Amino acid sequence: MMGVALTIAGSDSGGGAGIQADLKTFQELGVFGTSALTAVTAQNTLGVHGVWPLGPEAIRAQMDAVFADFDVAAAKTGMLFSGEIIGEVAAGLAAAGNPVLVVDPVMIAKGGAHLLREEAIAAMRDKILPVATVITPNIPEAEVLAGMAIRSAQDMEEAGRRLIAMGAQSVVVKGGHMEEEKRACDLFMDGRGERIWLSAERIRTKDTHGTGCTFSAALTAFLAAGEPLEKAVGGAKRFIHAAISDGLGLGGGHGPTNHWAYHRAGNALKGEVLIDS
Ligand SMILES: Nc1ncnc2c1ncn2[C@@H]1O[C@H](COP(=O)(O)OP(=O)(O)OP(=O)(O)O)[C@@H](O)[C@H]1O
Ligand SMILES: Cc1ncc(CO)c(N)n1
Repeated sequence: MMGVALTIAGSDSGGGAGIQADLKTFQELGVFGTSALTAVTAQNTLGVHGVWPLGPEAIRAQMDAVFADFDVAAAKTGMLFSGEIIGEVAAGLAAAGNPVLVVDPVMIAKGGAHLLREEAIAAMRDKILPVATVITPNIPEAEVLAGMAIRSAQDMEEAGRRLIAMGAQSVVVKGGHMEEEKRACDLFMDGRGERIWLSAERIRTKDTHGTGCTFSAALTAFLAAGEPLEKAVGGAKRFIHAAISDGLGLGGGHGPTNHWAYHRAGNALKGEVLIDS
């Protein structure tokens, strides 16, 4: 049967991040995409112009409607904005029996806009992290959640260990923000001691809007299609690497990535993306 994936995230009017990136990625990877919108943003490649969160009731009703009618094989969370929304999303997930869950702990957009309120960080730690099958923080997010500075591969490992100790089943610490490194390296870790480094050439481009959303959506899609987690993280890295490599040149700021590129790149990706355990 067709795999069904659910994204619980914000809308990006610019189409490169948020719900839009998630649904495009689900579609590309052959799973059926459903959504529960948490907030509307007025946004383009230059920045976030406004944020309007939805009421918790509206968010919960979307989740309940999807879970009542579809067999959701994997879900993901993106922009959750407030502690109140996080509480409702956690309750909606629990009511659905806590499905396989990818948590992208979105905090700050590329231009600096806050997509998660300060007051919501504790709720993210206490209510969402413990139900995550895998959490995918970037470096600044991992620093906030793990409560430490990250400047090296060893720091990434220590942050990963702390997030697992806090209740996440597994973690991908994404190294996109380690800009002085020649390669873009992400670390996957789980509670049983598995470690996989995902590494690819760092592309010189400003078109990196929505890379985190797209990576976590690809991971969710591979899981919804039935891939084991260790393979799904490699697939997600190949998907995002293709999407960044084959830029679209849209917009005047940080442009979106190319969600079609993965299928065009085909086998070439096997050599470009190194997966080391
Ligand atoms: N310039 C780049 N070249 C190659 N890969 C990159 C580059 N920038 C980011 N990546 C990869 O993209 C994925 C997303 O990582 P990143 O750390 O950028 O996420 P993010 O900060 O959450 O993204 P965003 O907030 O824009 O959605 C990771 O696999 C990372 O290694
Ligand atoms: C709606 C939304 N979610 C997530 C991000 C993070 O990239 C963004 N810029 N906008």
